[in-house]
Amino acid sequence: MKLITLLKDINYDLICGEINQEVDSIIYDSRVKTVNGLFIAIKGFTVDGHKYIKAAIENGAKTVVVEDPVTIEEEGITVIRVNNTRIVMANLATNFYNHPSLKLDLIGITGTNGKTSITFLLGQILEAYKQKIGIIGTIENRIGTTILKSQHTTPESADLQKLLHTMCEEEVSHCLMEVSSHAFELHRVDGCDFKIGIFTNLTQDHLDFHKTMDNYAKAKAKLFKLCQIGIINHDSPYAHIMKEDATCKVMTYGIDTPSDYRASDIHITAQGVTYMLTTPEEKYQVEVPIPGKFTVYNTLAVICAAKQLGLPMDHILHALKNVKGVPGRVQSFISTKGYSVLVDYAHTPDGLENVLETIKQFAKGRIITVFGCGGDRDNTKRPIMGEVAAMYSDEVIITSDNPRSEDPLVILDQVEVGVKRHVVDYVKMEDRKEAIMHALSRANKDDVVLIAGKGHENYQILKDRIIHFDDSEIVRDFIQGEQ
Ligand SMILES: CC(=O)N[C@H]1[C@@H](OP(=O)(O)OP(=O)(O)OC[C@H]2O[C@@H](n3ccc(=O)[nH]c3=O)[C@H](O)[C@@H]2O)O[C@H](CO)[C@@H](O)[C@@H]1O[C@H](C)C(=O)N[C@@H](C)C(=O)N[C@H](CCC(=O)O)C(=O)O
Ligand SMILES: Nc1ncnc2c1ncn2[C@@H]1O[C@H](COP(=O)(O)OP(=O)(O)OP(=O)(O)O)[C@@H](O)[C@H]1O
Ligand SMILES: N[C@H](CCC[C@H](N)C(=O)O)C(=O)O
Ligand SMILES: [Mg+2]
Repeated sequence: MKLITLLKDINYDLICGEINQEVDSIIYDSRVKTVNGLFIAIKGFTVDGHKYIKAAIENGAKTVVVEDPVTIEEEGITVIRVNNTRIVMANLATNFYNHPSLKLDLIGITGTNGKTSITFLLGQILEAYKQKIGIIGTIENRIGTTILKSQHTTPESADLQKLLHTMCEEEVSHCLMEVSSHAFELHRVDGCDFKIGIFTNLTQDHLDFHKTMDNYAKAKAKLFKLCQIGIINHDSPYAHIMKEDATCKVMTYGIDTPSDYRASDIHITAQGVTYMLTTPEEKYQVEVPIPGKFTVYNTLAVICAAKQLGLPMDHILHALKNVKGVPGRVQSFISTKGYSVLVDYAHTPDGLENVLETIKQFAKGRIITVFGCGGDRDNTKRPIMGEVAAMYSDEVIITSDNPRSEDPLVILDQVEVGVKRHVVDYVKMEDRKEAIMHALSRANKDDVVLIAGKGHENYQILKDRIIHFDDSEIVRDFIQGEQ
């Protein structure tokens, strides 16, 4: 595509070079090789992309988009200057791939917890209705049955537009995308037209990045300026912020607050949930084979979205009755000794409290919780999670999550501060495998062992390396060894 076509509707200064330059790819990382690439220099949190312009040119870039003045020695390079390269990257990528989000139904899900769960649940309902779906999220990116590795929950705009474009080429009808608060703040989804936007909830996380809950909420509220129909959890204390500047049609769901889609007569067992759904049209009985009060919230949002997408209610309810659980979300294992194990991705105070509250409702024996907190993430959530674990458990094993660049023992100590606020048996074991095995070896008949924080993850991020690590695998091996 010609550079001049790409720059349509974008404010820029041409610093030097040819505006009719051919562009064959849009990149933001100098290490990617191209032939006629357009390299965008982004000022990051760790390094400044402007430092890598020379490397990008050596790797084939012919056009460079910058924010700062730069000196380019190489011949034949076009330099474009703009105010904000992150915003312009999204605009250029949307132009380059010809607005792919307009060619399929894009459903964006935002909120602290429940995004991945909703993409999987809605995906299964659409697939049962013979639709070809795409998923963009934490566990994986998926086009029909083809699974692609996911680096982030929401990809950078250049990667996102490319992925949406491929989905259009592959005739995907609906793309279900998790939209993180980082994505809104860092302009990853600028240029996306969402048919539906869903807000799940907002509780403490990512304060290292957003600083205040108000900023965090406002980041997520941007979704309701980018979508046609907004589906909002009315029970959330942040619902009003989502609705405040919404430019879309707003629909609501909830349990405690009057809403368009409201659940009552809720029954929760170890096997799943049932409830009565009241919609503006009618009442329905809903049955879902996944436990937890959050399953009620997630399925209210899913039913409302599926209905707005034109699916018949009898299909939606039938499909929900037969849904498979989401990998690493309340994933259950039963030992022949009579205790059960849940592997779950709860990694926020609210997520942990929800899953423990659910366990409390059906556990006949003791509750043993193994968990830790990720490094290089909001450290104020650590003692709060410690307190929640201690409050609901009979025994707590504090261990490592993904320590990343931090000292794992320091993280364990920060969690311990909260655990100590309640009288509970606890130990600290840095090695997560040892911690899991310790917990399982202490479990007796009717006990429930919760292993929280890493869910589907099959790796552990240490200071200097990433190792293979899979909570479920360790549990499966241990239980088999007992037979
Ligand atoms: C805070 C954040 O999101 N940071 C992301 C951001 O980093 P950054 O902008 O600071 O980039 P940087 O590393 O300083 O580099 C600046 C620029 O120089 C470029 N560069 C760098 C080196 C080089 O040799 N050549 C080169 O061109 C980089 O490609 C980049 O364009 O852009 C990078 C490139 O895409 C990301 O890898 C990085 O994610 C970091 C690793 C991260 O951990 N992000 C997490 C917090 C995140 O985004 N999480 C949310 C999910 C949260 C949730 O689900 O709850 C997500 O959506 O995944
Ligand atoms: N609606 C919900 N409300 C509160 N907790 C939930 C909800 N749905 C799921 N959870 C809990 O939170 C954990 C994470 O769920 P899920 O992976 O769906 O969230 P997410 O929003 O995708 O998280 P991430 O920010 O990491 O992408 C689950 O393992 C479960 O314990
Ligand atoms: N999307 C979340 C996932 C956290 C998962 C947990 N295992 C960790 O590594 O902290 C984040 O990036 O903060
Ligand atoms: Mg997710």
